Amino acid sequence: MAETHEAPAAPVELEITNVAHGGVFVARHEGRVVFVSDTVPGERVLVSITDDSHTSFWRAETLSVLEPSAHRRPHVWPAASIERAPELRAGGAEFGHIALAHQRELKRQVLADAFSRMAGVETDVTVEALGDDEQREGTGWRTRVKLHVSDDGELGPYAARSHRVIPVEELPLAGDAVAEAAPLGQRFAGAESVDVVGPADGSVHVLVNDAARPTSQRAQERRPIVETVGGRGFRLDARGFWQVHRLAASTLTDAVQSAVDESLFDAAAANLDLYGGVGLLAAALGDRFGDGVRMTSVESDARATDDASENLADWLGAQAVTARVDRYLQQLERTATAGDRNRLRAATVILDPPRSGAGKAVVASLGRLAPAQLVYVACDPVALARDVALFAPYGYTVASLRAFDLFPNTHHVEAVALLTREPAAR
Ligand SMILES: C[S@@+](CC[C@H](N)C(=O)[O-])C[C@H]1O[C@@H](n2cnc3c(N)ncnc32)[C@H](O)[C@@H]1O
Repeated sequence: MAETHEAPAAPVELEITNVAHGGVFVARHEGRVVFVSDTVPGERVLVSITDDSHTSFWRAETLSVLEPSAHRRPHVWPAASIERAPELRAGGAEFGHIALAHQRELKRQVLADAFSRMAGVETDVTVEALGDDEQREGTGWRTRVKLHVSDDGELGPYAARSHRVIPVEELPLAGDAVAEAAPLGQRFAGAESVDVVGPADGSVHVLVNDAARPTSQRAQERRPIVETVGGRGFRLDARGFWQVHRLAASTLTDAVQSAVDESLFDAAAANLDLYGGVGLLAAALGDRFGDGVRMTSVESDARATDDASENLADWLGAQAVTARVDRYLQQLERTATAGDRNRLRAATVILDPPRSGAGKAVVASLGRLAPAQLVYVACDPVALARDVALFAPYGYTVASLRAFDLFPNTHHVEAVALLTREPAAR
């Protein structure tokens, strides 16, 4: 282990060897791991150590590039560029200085490495680009942007890994309507944040979140909007969850529909859409297998469940339940009759948890209920790999895995995995 000593105050030269999870890159200084932002593997950079509070690693910011990678390009967002002092760089586009194809390669490496290290699964997955993102250099895809307000009322994104507001002149990752409506340059004294939402129905909503009003009160205000996927409308609240990339909802709908193993699908089983939001992925199942499909969408946000009930009204066998997934499954385990248990064993379960993943308790409940197949939609590859490892003792293995570049110019990547039970465990 590296000796514990304080970081040098002067800039240090480092060789970047690898990409790490979380949008940073790996170097070593006198044997200690240093996580460095705004660089590319293969580069030699001059950095400033910004955090030496951990014994096993430090954090650093790139000050200048001494030997650039062939994959480096001018940042798509000047406000986030290395030309600016590190504390003035806008956050939210931490891969924007890297050629898009190489961003996808780095995301593939993070995913493959997490699967190998955490789940013992080797994968040849590739990260698929969406629509015309390549031609647009990964800009213009955000249908939603949250901007923050500083103490003196200035509006902007946070700087990377900080709550410092950075006023900016443009939002290149935002779609045209969102970028035009964003009230950049205006002051919002007394506000906490501003959401700019541009749904597929063509409307644009600028929602000012008052710092004095608690989030719970804001949650009472409804601002209904409509998103459309393949001609089907989904009602939701403007502040509620919806996939961010303009093509994400249709991409995930297709991916879930094609991931499901038809030979394991039973329309009459107790199929589940866990972390269901307003019912997008339950609808994907309904559209593929018909309106007789029985399924329950489980979601903790009551407003979203109300909308899901409405959005899933076409499917006679569909219902939406407001509950925390861990509690819902524990309750199922306690109360299920023998017939319910058989219908759960025959079920197809979609899971689309938040970034932290499903976690131990949810995986354990599902493992004991033993559904026929699980389609796991993940926005964090490391949480997915951890959960794949947790499913293994219950006999589940990865039958297919795809990954999508749903967040170009950021480090985020979305994955869709099909988990099925080994024949011996069925
Ligand atoms: C990644 S989103 C997926 C939503 C939906 N599947 C979609 O694609 O639109 C995760 C959803 O899980 C909900 N959620 C977060 N934690 C939850 C929990 N413990 N139990 C139930 N729902 C939860 C959030 O409110 C959010 O709607």
